[in-house]
Amino acid sequence: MPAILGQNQYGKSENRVVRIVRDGGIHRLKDLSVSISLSGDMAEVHHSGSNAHVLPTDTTKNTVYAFAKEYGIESAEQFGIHLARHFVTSQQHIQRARIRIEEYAWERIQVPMPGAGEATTFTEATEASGHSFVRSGQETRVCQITYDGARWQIISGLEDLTVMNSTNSEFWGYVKDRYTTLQEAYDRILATDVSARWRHGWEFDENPMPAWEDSYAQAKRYILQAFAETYSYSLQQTLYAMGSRVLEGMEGIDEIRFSLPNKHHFLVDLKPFDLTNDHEVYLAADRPFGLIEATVLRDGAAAEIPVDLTGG
Ligand SMILES: O=c1[nH]c(=O)c2[nH]c(=O)[nH]c2[nH]1
Repeated sequence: MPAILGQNQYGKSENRVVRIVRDGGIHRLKDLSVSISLSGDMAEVHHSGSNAHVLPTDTTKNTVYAFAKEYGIESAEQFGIHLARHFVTSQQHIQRARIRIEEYAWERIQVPMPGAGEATTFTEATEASGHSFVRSGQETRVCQITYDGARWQIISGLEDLTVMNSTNSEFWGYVKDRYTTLQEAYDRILATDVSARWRHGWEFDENPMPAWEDSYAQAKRYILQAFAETYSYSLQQTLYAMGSRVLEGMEGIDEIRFSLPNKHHFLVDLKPFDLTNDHEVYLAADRPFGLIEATVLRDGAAAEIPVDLTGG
């Protein structure tokens, strides 16, 4: 029986590009890792080794750096859109491009004002350096742009946004079988590293280009607010509250998926030391961890974000 070539894609992964915009002494920077996956009419290279349809992965890497210069990087989404459109429209044999981007955040270092003399106290006036930065960011921002020449799929998201509620979390009333030992909790710590992806559902139109930076900041704000404001009886309930808050507040988003590790915090038994522990001392366990995952959808929307957030 002859073998048949299945799904295939190729490209250059994790192209690290830093783009500086120099406005006199004030610099702005974007720091991205860009991964490119192309697919299309690629049977021949697999069957015979003919590279006639293959744009080298090395060229896709070069394109990232050339586009950073030519177009700049206003936002990860916009940069990904430029790249995806370029590969699909300029290459006859490439029918689909998927661009995944991770963005690393930097903030300006605060320095003493020039001429203000030696800074002697922390309250002394400071200003931000125009060209000195410290890596920042509570999370890693991500996006994925897919284009097949007709349809755009634009997914934004974040990884590792670590949050904790030190109260307002309970977990009780669950199924108990002969293996259950978990004690019901009426006041526990709820902590997780939020990974989320949200899909922009509108027909993409570049004129005007959506305000990607504002959209990201708003989605993150809703996620954090819902986490803080939900009195939680389970991490599942908190997940749904976070997702529905984003969908209610942002009409351009049709679907959001979360992957939430339950970062367990166990009250330590201090009785052997003749000490009480009134929800004061916890052991933060790193594994095993519960893993709570779900998609929240606008009514009528299709579920397109892969179950495994990094898959698809
Ligand atoms: O929020 C929780 N959801 C669960 O499904 C679960 N299971 C468990 O052991 N602890 C928790 N906590």
